[in-house]
Amino acid sequence: MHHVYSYIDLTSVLIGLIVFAITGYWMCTREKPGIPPGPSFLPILGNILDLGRHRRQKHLYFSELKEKYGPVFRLYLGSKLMIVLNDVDAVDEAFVKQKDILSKRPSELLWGVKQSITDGAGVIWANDSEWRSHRRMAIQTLRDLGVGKLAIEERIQEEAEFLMDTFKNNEPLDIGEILIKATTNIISIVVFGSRWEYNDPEMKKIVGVMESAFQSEGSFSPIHEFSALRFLPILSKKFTVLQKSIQRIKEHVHERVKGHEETYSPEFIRDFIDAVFTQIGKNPSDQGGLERTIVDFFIAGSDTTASSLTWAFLYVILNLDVQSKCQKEIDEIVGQNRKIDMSDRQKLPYVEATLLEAQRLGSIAPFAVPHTPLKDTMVKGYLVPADSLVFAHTYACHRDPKVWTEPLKFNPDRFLDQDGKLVKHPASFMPFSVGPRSCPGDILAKMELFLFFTSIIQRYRLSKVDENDDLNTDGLSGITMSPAPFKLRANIRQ
Ligand code: HEM
Repeated sequence: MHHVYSYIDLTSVLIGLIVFAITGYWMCTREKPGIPPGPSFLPILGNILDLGRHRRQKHLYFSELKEKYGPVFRLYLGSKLMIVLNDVDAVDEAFVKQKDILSKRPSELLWGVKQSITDGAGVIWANDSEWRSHRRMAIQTLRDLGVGKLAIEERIQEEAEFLMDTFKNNEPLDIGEILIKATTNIISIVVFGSRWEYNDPEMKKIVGVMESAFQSEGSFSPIHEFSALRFLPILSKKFTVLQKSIQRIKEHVHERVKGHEETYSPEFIRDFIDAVFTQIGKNPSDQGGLERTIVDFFIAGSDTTASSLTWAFLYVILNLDVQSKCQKEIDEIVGQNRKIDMSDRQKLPYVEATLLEAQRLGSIAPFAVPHTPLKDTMVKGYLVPADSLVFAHTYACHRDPKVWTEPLKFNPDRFLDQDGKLVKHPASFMPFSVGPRSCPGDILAKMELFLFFTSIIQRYRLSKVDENDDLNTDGLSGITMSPAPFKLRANIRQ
């Protein structure tokens, strides 16, 4: 008898385990009806392994998924639902038409982000009234300060000179490495009123943080779902170094704001900090908001602009005819000796079209920054539940064959009419994203792209280091997407 009971017990335990496993699997893989289609996924892990496998090629992986599943698809980061919008209609329906529902950031859903904003957020990761007031302060102050006007323009022209001072005629040059220093300096000039020498240790530290942060997986990192991963030796060192470096930037910003408090004079506004003091008073009650907004400017404004320029230089060494046409246009309108300024921009449509085309193919923010809906909603007939992460796949929008003829071809002419005048670009061109969360630094960024690009090609003819170099334009995606590192030669034009 005793033996029979043990047998039954064992059978019940086994059956129990199987039922438990099947129920567990079913619960994990069960999806609400109406969710967009997407690839199969594992319980608990979701698509983390797929994302990991395509770590720096996510834009290509997502494009494959778009081919298979259409303009809206889903993935899982562990148990978190991620919805990817792949064409202009989907992005517009979500971020513009439903802006009241879809302008929120999923800061609470991403462990790493939650950690970094425990003492309040700036603009990028803020929500509700905190976001509104910091964003308003940022935009208003950039405007008051003269972004888009002469003062900043002159500083960018000066920075272009410092940048070109590092060029050695005809020597191989890592242009990306110099550009990030130049664009970091522009943010520093805007917010602190001063720049760093390119070999200043403080600058090296800040640039180092930018580079490692932007090559990281950002919102796709498994750490947001499994925070214990940070204790893995391989990740913990990286994580601690990054945390410490960001802390160092925060402290630096704090010191600079304190310094400004002592020297501020309402008659002489030197920079963003002074302009904010004028707007909301010295010692503003939301001092933390000002400091974190400055940190956000460094994070959002330096690598993005440098990567966009790096793509433009890569494309003009791969398309020497385009470079020649830009130089011809500059020679005719400005000549080789006068400094180019913003008033020349309208008169240089081919140059402008070249920069637009580099932004289109470069797609430096391939997935923009995630949004989350305030409540369950629908996009293109699919359910987008509250608590999902929503991405605008700008890389796919920029290569959509329904919008762009021969989308993979670098062809500035697509932005020009028969008379060589700029045409209004299709809505599917969205390097700065769309809707209330779109980039508030776009005017500054466009000034930098124009002035750095034109100043350099006005003076230098750029080319591959070796004619046979097979330079790759696939791109490496992290938070932003940059070309694989490459060198070029800069020869002074005769
Ligand atoms: C070519 C350079 C740049 C590109 C391509 C770019 C692109 C973007 C994109 C795609 C977003 C996300 C929008 C969304 O969530 O839908 C964004 C947000 C942001 N950008 Fe830029 N950006 C650039 C330069 C700058 C500069 C120079 C600044 C600073 C002065 C800046 C400040 C910001 C801030 C603060 C946000 C967060 C906005 C918010 O959450 O309300 N960006 N940018």
